[in-house]
Amino acid sequence: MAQTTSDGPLLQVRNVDIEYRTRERQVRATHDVSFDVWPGDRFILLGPSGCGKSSLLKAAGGFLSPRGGEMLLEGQRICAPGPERMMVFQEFDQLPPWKTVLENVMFPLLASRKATRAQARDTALHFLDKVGLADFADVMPHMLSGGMKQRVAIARALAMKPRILLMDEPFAALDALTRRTMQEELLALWEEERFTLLFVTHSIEEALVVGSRILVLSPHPGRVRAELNCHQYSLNDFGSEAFQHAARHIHDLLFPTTASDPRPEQKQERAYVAATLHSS
Ligand SMILES: Nc1ncnc2c1ncn2[C@@H]1O[C@H](COP(=O)(O)OP(=O)(O)OP(=O)(O)O)[C@@H](O)[C@H]1O
Repeated sequence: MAQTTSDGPLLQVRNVDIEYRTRERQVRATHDVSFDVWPGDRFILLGPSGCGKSSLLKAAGGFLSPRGGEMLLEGQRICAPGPERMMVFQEFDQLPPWKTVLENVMFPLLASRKATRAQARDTALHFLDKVGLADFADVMPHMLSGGMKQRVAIARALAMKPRILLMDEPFAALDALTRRTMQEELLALWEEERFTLLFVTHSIEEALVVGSRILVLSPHPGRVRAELNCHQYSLNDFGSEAFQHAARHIHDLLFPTTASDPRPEQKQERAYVAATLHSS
């Protein structure tokens, strides 16, 4: 998998403000967000709906420009999308339906001229094998389940050997069992390939299992509440005392309860976070 050339952070996010402006209104999605992603990190952006997680990911992908602050990949300012930053989305329709599974995985390799047709085919088959879909290479996407489509999207992204893999709630639309399996598979792939991952979720449990580090964001507009290490937890730790304790700690970070916190809007905020956070 891709190696970095420097000893510093791979991705540096510095004081990032993201705003959306329409004719009618201006929405501030994030405020003064800073964090570093190091090579091999499984870095999680965690927070309630609307706190700007997807916006941060899109900015890292180069799909939107921060209003303030900057994002640097290996010291270079991110200002456009690039093949070294591959994205996997939540939606199952991210695969062009007129291409076979194999053609879907080959496509970015060919479009970016990273590989000849023969090389692209070999690489695509290699990564389809890694995600357990070697037998489905010639199948059209509409014949796959949601989980299988997400596996193809992951294979397609990893085949590009990106500097960083950007995942926006990739398992949120899957049923609970498939979601668990996909988390397991992603971790197994990471063990083999050691890619760098920036992963968005609003599930505390998913953050603890998938991540090695978690950035906890406040509700809208997203600000950094905390950054935590969580590399010690795996899928086997679900239900353990330490896991529950960590989950509770994050929960409390997301909506702190203090005696001097009686304002109605803060109560509303807590109810909102509670409603959105565990809806996965
Ligand atoms: N294209 C857009 N135009 C205007 N406002 C937007 C746009 N995209 C996002 N927003 C607003 O920016 C804020 C952050 O949105 P974003 O999708 O980044 O949050 P999120 O934390 O990823 O939410 P979710 O978990 O629901 O996907 C929200 O208030 C949202 O309404």
